[in-house]
Amino acid sequence: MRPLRVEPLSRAAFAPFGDVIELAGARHYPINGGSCERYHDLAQVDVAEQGGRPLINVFRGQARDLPITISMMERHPLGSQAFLPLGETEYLIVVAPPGELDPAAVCAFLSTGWQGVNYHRGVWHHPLLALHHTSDFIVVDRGGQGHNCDEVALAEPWQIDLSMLQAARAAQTEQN
Ligand SMILES: NC(=O)N[C@@H](O)C(=O)O
Ligand code: NI
Repeated sequence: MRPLRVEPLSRAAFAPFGDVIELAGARHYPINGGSCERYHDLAQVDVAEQGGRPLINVFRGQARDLPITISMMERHPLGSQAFLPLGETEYLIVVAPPGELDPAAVCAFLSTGWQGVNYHRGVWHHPLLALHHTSDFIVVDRGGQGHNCDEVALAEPWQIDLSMLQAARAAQTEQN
C-alpha cells in the first residue's frame, strides 16, 4: 500500500475541496446587544439541487485504529456535506478533486483544535475518520430524492500511519 502524506488542515490548502469552518479568520460581529458574537456565514451549504433540503444530523464516529487504509472514496453529486466536531478533537479528512476520480490526486489533512470541514458538491472524500475516541459531529448535508452518493474502490489503497499524523502535527506547529 502507498503511504499517504497528511498535512495540517488550512483554508488555503483545503480550498480546492471546500470550506474549513473555524473561528480564526472568520467574519464575526456582536449581536443581541453585545451579549453574543456571531461568526457569520462560515461555509457554502449547497443542497437545493433537484429539490433537496438541508438536513442537520449527528454522526457519532468510532475511533479508527491506525494504520488506516483508504480503499474507497465517495462523493455526493447533489449536495455539499459539512462536518462540525462537538468539541476540540483531531480527525482525518481524505479528499480528491471533483470530476473523474484520479487516485493519484487523493490527499489527506489533519484537523487540529476546533475545525470543521464542508465538502463542496461532488468532491471526493472518505467517510468520517474519527481518531483517538468516539467523536460526535454535527453534519449538515442534503435530504431529498435523487441519487446522492457515488462510491469508488481504489485499485491501490493508500495507508495512513502514526508517523504521518506526527509529521502533520509538526508541520502545524511550524505554521503557528
Ligand atoms: N453515508 C453518510 O451519510 N456519510 C458519509 O457521506 C460521510 O461522508 O461520512
Ligand atoms: Ni460523505
